[in-house]
Amino acid sequence: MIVTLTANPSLDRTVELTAALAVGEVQQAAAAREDAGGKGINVARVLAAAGDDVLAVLPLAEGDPYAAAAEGLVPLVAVPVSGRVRANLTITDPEGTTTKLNLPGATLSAAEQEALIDAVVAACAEHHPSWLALCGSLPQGTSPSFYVDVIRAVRTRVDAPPLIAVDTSGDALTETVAHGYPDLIKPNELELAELVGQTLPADVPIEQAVNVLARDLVPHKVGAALITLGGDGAVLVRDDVWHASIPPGVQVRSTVGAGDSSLAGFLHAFSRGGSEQELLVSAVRHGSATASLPGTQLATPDDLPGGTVAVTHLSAAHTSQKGT
Ligand SMILES: Nc1ncnc2c1ncn2[C@@H]1O[C@H](COP(=O)(O)OP(=O)(O)OP(=O)(O)O)[C@@H](O)[C@H]1O
Ligand SMILES: O=P(O)(O)OC[C@@]1(O)O[C@H](CO)[C@@H](O)[C@@H]1O
Repeated sequence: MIVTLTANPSLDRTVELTAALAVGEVQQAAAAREDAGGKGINVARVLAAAGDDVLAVLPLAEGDPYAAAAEGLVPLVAVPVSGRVRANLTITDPEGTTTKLNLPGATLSAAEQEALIDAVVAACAEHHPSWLALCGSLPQGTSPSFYVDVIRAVRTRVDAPPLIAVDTSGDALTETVAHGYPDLIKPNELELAELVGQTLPADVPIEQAVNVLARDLVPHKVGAALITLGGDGAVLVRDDVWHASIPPGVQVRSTVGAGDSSLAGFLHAFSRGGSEQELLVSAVRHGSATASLPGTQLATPDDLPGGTVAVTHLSAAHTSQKGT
């Protein structure tokens, strides 16, 4: 079992254009779709499609249209709140360019935040998941240390607490890494650079650049880092550091949910006892599969690309730069 928390879910509206977005112009759209989104829901959906047991916790007001969109997707624990789920807008074009407009989302009161934490603790105490994934931005009204509060509550109130993965950004990621010691983080290269407060070295390949930036994080502040690099694949920094390229022939349609699918791919392979290389390859194959699908349509096993994923060993993570 894997439990996810989506603190700030979103009804994802996607508009598909037949030409590149022309800012300030009127354009005809080819198609539109609506998906019940939010990072933790997406992670749970990919895992469920891959055959894993999942439970997705989220705040949800009575009568919110999101409930109908999410019905039957994955088992949910909906914590009653007063604010409505936001709608995020995605615009895609035939070149595979994805433009995304994300709203701040509902405001959660202190009591609603407590109820959300209690629901996560209860889900972990009842189902003994191997992983808890805390996913996405935080709703308005929460402190940037909200995920730290969730982690502390789970680690102190649950017997044999799960491993904890965190996929967020900005201050929420900074706080979580400073005070929460997550077992796994999943930043992209820009989120990683912001987290460590450095720019990416420009004179080396991107996988080497993120390897350099991640060295001070693993294992001192986080157990492992899965750093996704869009079309450049992903890097896993754990006992060793590995880079995996994307498989050949992937036609990008919408990258929304690609990073969530990467995290799900990692967790799926982990729950089957995969090696570090297998965790990373599974992450990249699931991410690339979702990138090839429209809107927030998420990878199922049938969508996984068939081509070989090239994996390169970059270094041993724990030797880091000590003494240099
Ligand atoms: N252009 C692309 N071509 C092929 N695969 C891609 C492309 N972009 C993303 N992917 C796949 O999706 C994974 C995650 O992508 P990315 O690094 O963009 O995640 P992200 O920034 O967390 O995105 P999001 O939060 O929108 O899901 C990549 O590691 C890769 O497997
Ligand atoms: O504002 P957040 O929580 O960072 O991101 C929200 C979101 O962009 O994440 C998912 C894709 O990863 C989408 O379903 C959703 O719209």
